[in-house]
Amino acid sequence: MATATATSQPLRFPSQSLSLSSKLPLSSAFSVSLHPRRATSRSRSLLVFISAGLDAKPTVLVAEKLGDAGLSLLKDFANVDCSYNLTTEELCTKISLCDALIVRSGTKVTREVFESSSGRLKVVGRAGVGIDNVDLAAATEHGCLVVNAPTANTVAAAEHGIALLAAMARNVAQADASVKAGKWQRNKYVGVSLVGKTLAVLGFGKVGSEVARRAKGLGMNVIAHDPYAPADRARAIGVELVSFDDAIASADFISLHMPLTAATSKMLNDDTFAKMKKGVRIVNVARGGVIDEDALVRALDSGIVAQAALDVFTEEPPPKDSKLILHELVTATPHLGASTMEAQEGVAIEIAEAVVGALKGELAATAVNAPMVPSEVLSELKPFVDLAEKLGRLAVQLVAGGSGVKTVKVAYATSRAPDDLDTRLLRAMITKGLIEPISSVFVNLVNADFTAKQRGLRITEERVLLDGSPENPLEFIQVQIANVESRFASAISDSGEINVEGRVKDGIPHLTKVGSFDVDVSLEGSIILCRQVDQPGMIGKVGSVLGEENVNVSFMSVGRIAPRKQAVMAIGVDEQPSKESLKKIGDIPAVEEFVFLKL
Ligand SMILES: NC(=O)c1ccc[n+]([C@@H]2O[C@H](COP(=O)([O-])OP(=O)(O)OC[C@H]3O[C@@H](n4cnc5c(N)ncnc54)[C@H](O)[C@@H]3O)[C@@H](O)[C@H]2O)c1
Ligand SMILES: O=C(O)[C@H](O)COP(=O)(O)O
Repeated sequence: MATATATSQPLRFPSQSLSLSSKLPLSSAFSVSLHPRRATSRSRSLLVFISAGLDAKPTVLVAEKLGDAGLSLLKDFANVDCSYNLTTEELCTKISLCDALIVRSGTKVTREVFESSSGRLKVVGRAGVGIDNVDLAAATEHGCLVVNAPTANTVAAAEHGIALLAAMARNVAQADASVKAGKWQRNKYVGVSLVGKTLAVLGFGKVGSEVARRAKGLGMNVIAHDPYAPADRARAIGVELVSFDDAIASADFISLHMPLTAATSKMLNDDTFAKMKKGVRIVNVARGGVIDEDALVRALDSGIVAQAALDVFTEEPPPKDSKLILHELVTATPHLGASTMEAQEGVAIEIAEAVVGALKGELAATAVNAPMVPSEVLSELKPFVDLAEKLGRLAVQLVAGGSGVKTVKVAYATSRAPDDLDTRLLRAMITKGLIEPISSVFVNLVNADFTAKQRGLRITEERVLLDGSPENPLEFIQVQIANVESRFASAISDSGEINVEGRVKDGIPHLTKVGSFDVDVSLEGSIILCRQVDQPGMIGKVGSVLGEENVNVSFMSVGRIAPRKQAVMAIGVDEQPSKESLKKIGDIPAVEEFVFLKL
């Protein structure tokens, strides 16, 4: 069961003045719904997942050149500011006015950028694959979704890899420079053939497998190393997956196609060059950082590596006096792998769609720092997601001032198999409901677990398995806050926790239990909870106080232990009653305690 935990400061709550408190042990009762549910169905957008809700047209900063088709998609939805070649300082200044930022590999999106956005930045779109230029941890901490465009430049990168492979083998770049310098050096630029040679593809993902496919067409013997690639995918294109050591020891050519991560950083170094076949040729269209560039210069000088063709560098652009770039055995291009007209149009559309979708609150299929939730699961869970947030909001508002919330228990009652219910979204929304009413922090699917942990909030989840038809993903959700006092004593269940439960009825979330009392009130507008001695006329008395102030009552429900004993009345209201009206409700002699809760 997933748990968000931490041990630091508990959440603290401001004291509330508008509740009468008493401590009566109350048991569970039956409920009486007095009004049918209003027919209005709030079509809440999925914005809660990602964004804070955008009232005005969002602003998207495009910090590197993007294809026209993508730009026009963005312009249909947002104000678009295309500002290229910004300094870090300029980016940090502009970002506080932007809801989304789109970059390629040339812009470093650092922690400072997220901090400077003061919470406004909701989405970073990386128009390409590699996200090593985006500080993902900082993005997540700031609740900022990062999306990329992982597919549109695959073929372009693979074609560039093959172009470099062939150009290197036949000294195309060096010979071209020589001819242009007025020379005719036919003996100097004798090359090597590709046919029959062994190519080791390191990183057998999208680009790596396209390179392998093309190299097979050139008559090469292709092997690959990728600890995570399925062998059958390799076999399907006639490639054998081998260990890293076997790959580098037997290759005449090595082509690099893995992401830059802590594990792949400087994968090719003095030790690994020493294990390679003498005279090996290396192509890198992945990331410069996967090679120790100083070690590569040494390997070129010693003859272990005969040639290298490089599109990517640790520092881009590389220093003008870089020994590697100036080496006569090196062919270099300025990170051109994705730079074809076709790929750039494709990437621009892919990233624009992802960013617009994310700004609309949809969960992007290419999200890098948020769980992927398939759209069918999402639409099925949507009303429960709404319910989850509202239960969190209600539960936290029931906590008495000065209490510290540390432990929240969530139970999901379902007749579905345990692996058929994805609770990450629900947990995130409960966390949002628990934290947002009492802090200035904005919580979403991206930062929910992080924020809970940072605030010392431990959320444990359990599934209650029910018999019956698994037509609905959930029957009810229960949220309990342990070890706290409540401003509404009746919200404490027999087991001592603040307890609220809810269900979805006809697509609308309902509160169905408070403490040990059954109630039934649709979770729209706000709620007044009242404990009273059950007696005739109570509904009329409370209703007329609210009516005098023109506060519309949407729903009323009474849960009671037994006739004429304690009862809890839940009243849904469209407007917030004044303090005076709430005081008048509290002054009704039969009312023992009440609380006003905002949804
Ligand atoms: N030069 C360019 O313009 C350009 C263009 C596109 C992609 N790229 C870069 O190419 C690389 C691959 O892109 P992709 O779209 O194929 O990504 P991908 O995610 O589809 O493939 C990467 C593969 O690397 C594998 N891998 C991870 N760790 C590894 C390790 N230690 N050893 C071997 N394999 C490992 C993964 O399992 C995965 O299969 C990325 O670094 C990307 O940034 C560069
Ligand atoms: O990771 C990528 O997609 C490539 O390196 C392309 O980056 P670019 O969009 O900056 O050319």
